[in-house]
Amino acid sequence: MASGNPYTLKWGIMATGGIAETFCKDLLCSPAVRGADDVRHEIVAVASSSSSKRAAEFLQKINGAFDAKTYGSYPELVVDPNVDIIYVATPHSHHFQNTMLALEAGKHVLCEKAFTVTAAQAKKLVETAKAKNLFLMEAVWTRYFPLSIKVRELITSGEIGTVFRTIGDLSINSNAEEGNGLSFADSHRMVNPDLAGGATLDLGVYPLTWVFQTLYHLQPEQDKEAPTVIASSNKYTTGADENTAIICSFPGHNSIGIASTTMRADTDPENVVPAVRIQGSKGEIQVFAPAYRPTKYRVVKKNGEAQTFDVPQPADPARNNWGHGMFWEADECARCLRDGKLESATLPWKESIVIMETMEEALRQGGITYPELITTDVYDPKSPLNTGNQ
Ligand SMILES: NC(=O)C1=CN([C@@H]2O[C@H](COP(=O)(O)OP(=O)(O)OC[C@H]3O[C@@H](n4cnc5c(N)ncnc54)[C@H](OP(=O)(O)O)[C@@H]3O)[C@@H](O)[C@H]2O)C=CC1
Ligand SMILES: O=C1OC[C@@H](O)[C@H](O)[C@H]1O
Repeated sequence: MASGNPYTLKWGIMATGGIAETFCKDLLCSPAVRGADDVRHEIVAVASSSSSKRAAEFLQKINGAFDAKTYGSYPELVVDPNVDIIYVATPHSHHFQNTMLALEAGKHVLCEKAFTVTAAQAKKLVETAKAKNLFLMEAVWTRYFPLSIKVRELITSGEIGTVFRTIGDLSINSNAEEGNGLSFADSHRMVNPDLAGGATLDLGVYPLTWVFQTLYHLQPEQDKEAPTVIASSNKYTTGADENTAIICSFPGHNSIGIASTTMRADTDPENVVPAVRIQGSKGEIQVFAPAYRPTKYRVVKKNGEAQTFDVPQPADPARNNWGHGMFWEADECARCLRDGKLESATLPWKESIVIMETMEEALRQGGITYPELITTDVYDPKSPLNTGNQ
């Protein structure tokens, strides 16, 4: 029970793009709106690799934290003594170097998904955090939703019996209006190999999250097994994957996970077909699209009896009824740090690494490759990924 003196976490925001804006708007929501009276968040610094002016403009965009420090570079941010934790909100290509920059400066880190570009990079981040006694978490925000917690509890309780198969999809129809291309410019992070673009790392991590949190995460520690992987991809003209299907087999548990993602179609344009089906011996749990931010699930018993549950994200009336759902992962960071934990039990380091190994194997089988600059696991504070020249 909170002592009435909430634990305060001071955030430094690295990058000022789309997700940084969404995350900060969530941080500015009152924790009371979501029943969190034991933690609170402050945005104390923001850095843009472009300029401190852009960082200042970002504060106007989020309409808050106006007394936060604003920096024109990431290296300045990570040495700010008032910052407890860095939120890394750059493209996947930058996550390894940017997270290392923060860890080496002694800062805790919440790094956006996908964690890294390679499993070796993820392992290096974990080794560094462990050696420096620092908190590190991959920002797979969906895991921290009350909906996801409830689904995991239902499985653990035996509500649908033994789970033998999870099928998940996150697909977003991004076809261009004209021609055969996608709607993204070739330089855009979604399709640019220099920014680790492609469906798997950006979108595929979500169906894989549902495969792992239902077929891997809930197993007793000593029984957890990395899956065998079969995958196939279609390449976009840039060389990034536009369409990927991954089969994860867990032979020790007689279960299979199927994760799919494409930029050529929607999971379901009508949103009536579940994005995720978790199928057990006594029935199934259906989670509705989008797989990254579901607000509805359905429990269907073997005899056909079914119940649907809506779990909307709490909105803060004082913040124009904003409430996206990234506050749950931020609260987890605060509670872990308050309680002296270096990793989250909801997404342990080992699991982030196994998921990266799975995605890396899928990309290998799909013939997808990325440049050395963004796949190296050698930290370089002078990398253009850290100095802002890439
Ligand atoms: N959890 C979720 O729901 C979502 C997560 N994401 C994840 O967040 C990360 C960022 O995505 P998003 O915010 O949409 O991306 P944006 O392109 O909107 O922002 C990325 C920011 O990174 C910085 N950056 C530094 N170097 C580069 C570079 N060479 N090219 C492009 N940007 C650069 C820029 O900020 P600056 O100039 O200020 O340094 C830029 O604004 C990705 O890893 C993505 O997977 C994205 C969307 C949703
Ligand atoms: O994490 C994400 O969720 C929503 C998608 O639109 C976005 O590209 C992806 O990064």
